[in-house]
Amino acid sequence: MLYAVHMDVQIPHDSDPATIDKLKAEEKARAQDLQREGKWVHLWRVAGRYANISIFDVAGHDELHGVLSTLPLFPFMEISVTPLAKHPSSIK
Ligand SMILES: O=C(O)CC1=CCC(=O)O1
Repeated sequence: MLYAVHMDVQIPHDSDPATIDKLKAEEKARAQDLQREGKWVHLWRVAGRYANISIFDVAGHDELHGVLSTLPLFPFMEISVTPLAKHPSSIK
């Protein structure tokens, strides 16, 4: 199943910079592993914001929740999920 996911990242200003840098590096590695596995099929920056819009291709809601809730930056994210269905006019 395909899902559009909007992630807004909000890191508290008083966070330890070294801890946040480590979490960002771990987030990047996890995101790239999921892209190589074909589960995170698009990852786009929202221009002008510390946010992304992504497309995930996973088995269903439970797998998506498992993936999102174990992202290293999950505690600092506001996430919204939109399940996607085929559009009747799409040629793909
Ligand atoms: O920077 C972001 O939008 C948060 C994030 C998701 C995957 C990644 O590497 O960073």
